[in-house]
Amino acid sequence: MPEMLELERVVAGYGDAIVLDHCSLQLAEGESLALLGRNGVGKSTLLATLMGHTRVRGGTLRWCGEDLTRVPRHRRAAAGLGWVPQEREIFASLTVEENLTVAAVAGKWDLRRVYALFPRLHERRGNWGNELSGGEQQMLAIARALMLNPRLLLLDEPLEGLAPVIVEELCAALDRMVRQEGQSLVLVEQQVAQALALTQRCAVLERGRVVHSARSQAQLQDLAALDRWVGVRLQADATTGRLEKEET
Ligand SMILES: Nc1ncnc2c1ncn2[C@@H]1O[C@H](COP(=O)(O)OP(=O)(O)OP(=O)(O)O)[C@@H](O)[C@H]1O
Repeated sequence: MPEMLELERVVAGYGDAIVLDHCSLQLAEGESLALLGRNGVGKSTLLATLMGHTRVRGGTLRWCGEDLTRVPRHRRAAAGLGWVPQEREIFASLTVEENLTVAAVAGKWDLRRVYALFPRLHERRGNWGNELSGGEQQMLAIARALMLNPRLLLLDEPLEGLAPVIVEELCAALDRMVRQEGQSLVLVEQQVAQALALTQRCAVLERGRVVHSARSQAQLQDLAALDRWVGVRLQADATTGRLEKEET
């Protein structure tokens, strides 16, 4: 069976600037992958490349065995790629429910299922988009992407700027989405402990290419290597045992 997603020595960037530099990566259906790395190494650019928003100059991108570069940008969502960029971009003048249904595609993910995943959105279903908190907007952006029934969901820093209690709620939903519902996922996230806890595998990007990959659980056991690869020091909280960023 071919991999669902396969990048082979992909070179891509913006105009003349090269950001992804011989980047190789594979993902099978049902897998979840955390894409880690320091600032500016090309994580968001990799997602943007999958959605056709960069200039691909070399290498091969295959999606379900087909050459992805031949799929026009406007057809990538229909081809099964769902993208939640950092900006979220929900419709402020539509209600939560209208946001969810305006472009929905029939499939496993429907209103009932996304409301079960995000009960808070069900409570707020009659509110306008611009009446939501940052965390609720992020939940809505993810739920709306799910309503397009993507085979693969691409999330770009979904936890950024959210209060710890909301991060916890969102992570619980993402965990259910991945483990119970089997949603395939690529997660770009600076909150490394959460990203590893949510995924099966991780890949570290450095200067536009994958330089390390591992099982996420195994990576969580090797915090020294994690610090070397992504420059994040984690330590277990004395009371809860939970991994937190070490303050320096
Ligand atoms: N739309 C764009 N046009 C031109 N250059 C861009 C664009 N987006 C990103 N870049 C450049 O590409 C490089 C990689 O950026 P990218 O956002 O992919 O990194 P990242 O690993 O996601 O970093 P961060 O964690 O800081 O978001 C950076 O040098 C950035 O300035």
